[in-house]
Amino acid sequence: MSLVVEQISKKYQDKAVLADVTVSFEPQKIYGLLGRNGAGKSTLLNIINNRSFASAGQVLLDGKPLTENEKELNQIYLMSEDNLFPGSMKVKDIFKISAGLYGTFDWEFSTELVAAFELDTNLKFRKLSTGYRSIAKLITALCVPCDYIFLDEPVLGLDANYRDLFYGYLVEAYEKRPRTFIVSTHLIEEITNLFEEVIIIDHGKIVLTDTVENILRESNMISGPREQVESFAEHLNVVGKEELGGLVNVYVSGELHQAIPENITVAPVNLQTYFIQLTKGKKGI
Ligand SMILES: Nc1ncnc2c1ncn2[C@@H]1O[C@H](COP(=O)(O)OP(=O)(O)OP(=O)(O)O)[C@@H](O)[C@H]1O
Repeated sequence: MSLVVEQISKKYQDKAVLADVTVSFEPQKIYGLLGRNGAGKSTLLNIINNRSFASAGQVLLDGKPLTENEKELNQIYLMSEDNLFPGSMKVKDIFKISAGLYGTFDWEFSTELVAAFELDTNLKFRKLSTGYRSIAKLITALCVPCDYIFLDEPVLGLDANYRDLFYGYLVEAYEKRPRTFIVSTHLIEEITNLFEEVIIIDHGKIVLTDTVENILRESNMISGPREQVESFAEHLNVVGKEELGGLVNVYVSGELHQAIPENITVAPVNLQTYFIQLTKGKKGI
């Protein structure tokens, strides 16, 4: 089973928010979908999940357009900021309705999660705090039987303890029944270890898809006096640059191949730093 997003574009009036986005999601992998505010992440996730229409392009599950087949649509689930159920509905009823809609529900796991997060399932959804709304939605997402689970800013409003707890349960859910998770988040540093692959979207375009392992192995910060650093980086793929007086930091990706001169330092960079450098430009579509 594979989920392929093929040349998706989206315009609101004359404003292009997604341009020719092509990306595929393989079975049983955890993906990170990263992008700055307004980059187009939620728009893309809403289109994939048939909650919004693309201006062009299509989404295929096993080669078949998703929009034409309800059975296929049932294989994918989106947890997003939008609340699909009325606020007057009790959390336990949201679980029951989800179970009915998707065929089954992992009741054993949901009971464990409800206890761990101390969620009162007798409360109406609208009576929950921001963090507990996310928790109720997360539990639903981790317990439906779908093979592709999209989590759009899943830890919105969660305190540090509950975020940590959620990351652990996400791994547990994956290990219990491997499936594809696509997590859109701004909290890059604390979740990097969970991602196998990362997709970076910037101003409506995919600017990078790669494994976290490759990104971390091939990203470096080269620091030192401007002239030496610039000459060293001349034939490298420069992703970003910072200047501090006469000193510069140049962020590069790719193998270095050459000996490192004495007055230059080379240090690895983490995913968040790499992301910041890659997306700090202001160019639109
Ligand atoms: N219904 C709409 N009408 C007009 N413009 C919209 C609409 N929905 C989204 N947009 C615009 O599309 C762009 C992408 O928005 P989107 O919500 O997909 O970004 P995002 O990457 O999820 O951002 P964030 O991280 O801030 O949630 C933004 O410029 C937004 O203003």
